[in-house]
Amino acid sequence: MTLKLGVPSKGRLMDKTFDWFEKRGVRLSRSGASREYSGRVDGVDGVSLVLLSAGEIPRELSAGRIHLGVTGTDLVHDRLPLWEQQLEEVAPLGFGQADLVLAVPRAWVDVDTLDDLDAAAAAFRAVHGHRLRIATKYHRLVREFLRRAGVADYMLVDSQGATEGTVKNETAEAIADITSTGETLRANHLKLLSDGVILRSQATLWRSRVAATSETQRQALARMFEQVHHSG
Ligand SMILES: Nc1ncnc2c1ncn2[C@@H]1O[C@H](COP(=O)(O)OP(=O)(O)OP(=O)(O)O)[C@@H](O)[C@H]1O
Ligand SMILES: O=P(O)(O)OC[C@H]1O[C@H](OP(=O)(O)OP(=O)(O)O)[C@H](O)[C@@H]1O
Repeated sequence: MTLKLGVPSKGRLMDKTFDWFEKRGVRLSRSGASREYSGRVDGVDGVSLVLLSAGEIPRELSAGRIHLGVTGTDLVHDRLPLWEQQLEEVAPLGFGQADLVLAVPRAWVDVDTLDDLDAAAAAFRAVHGHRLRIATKYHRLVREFLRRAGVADYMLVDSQGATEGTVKNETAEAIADITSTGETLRANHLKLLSDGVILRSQATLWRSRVAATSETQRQALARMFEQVHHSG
């Protein structure tokens, strides 16, 4: 059995991950057509490539179905409450930098901090009869952050994409999502709260602490670590 390396199957994260390994003498490639989710690994023996959704990589690592995986810190911290017990951080990869932030409509001139949001949330409930809605796909991290900040009068609305659009579409009053350049927030008339950074994330190489590892796989892992730590 080979050692399994899980890598995002599309987009910037896939391209940059391929580049990162290539610089270290490990060549990852898709086999077959661009829509086929299988691939190959050259430059280190005994390793196979598994192409997966970035959002599923934390679960695959924690279930031990892959030994190594590349995905953002944000997705690991959100999906795996006890991530430190299940995963080891091997190396931050220096790309995919983005901040998970809490943002509100720019028109809310009185709301710039979490305390302001807390006050606005209470007022909102009194006026509208329901709690202020925050759209996000990062449920665990947002709940935890707001609990620590003492904000309680809100409800989460699940949004798996185009989250910044939910305010304009009137399905939420605020959002918590990833921002990099800030372009998407600006284009959607949203502003970041001054103390609203929930997590700073970047693409990271993780090792599963729970995946069963045979002697052959252990040797492949040692070769892989040798390669990524000593070249590039
Ligand atoms: N604008 C951005 N700049 C840099 N990194 C980003 C940006 N947007 C998202 N990321 C990071 O990329 C990773 C994957 O993001 P996301 O969950 O949006 O994946 P996706 O492309 O929707 O893939 P999938 O739907 O297959 O899971 C996350 O760790 C996230 O922090
Ligand atoms: O601050 P910015 O540089 O504008 O980047 C932020 C945007 O990038 C990501 O979306 P992506 O393009 O990955 O699409 P998605 O909404 O489908 O996740 C993220 O969800 C934000 O919407």
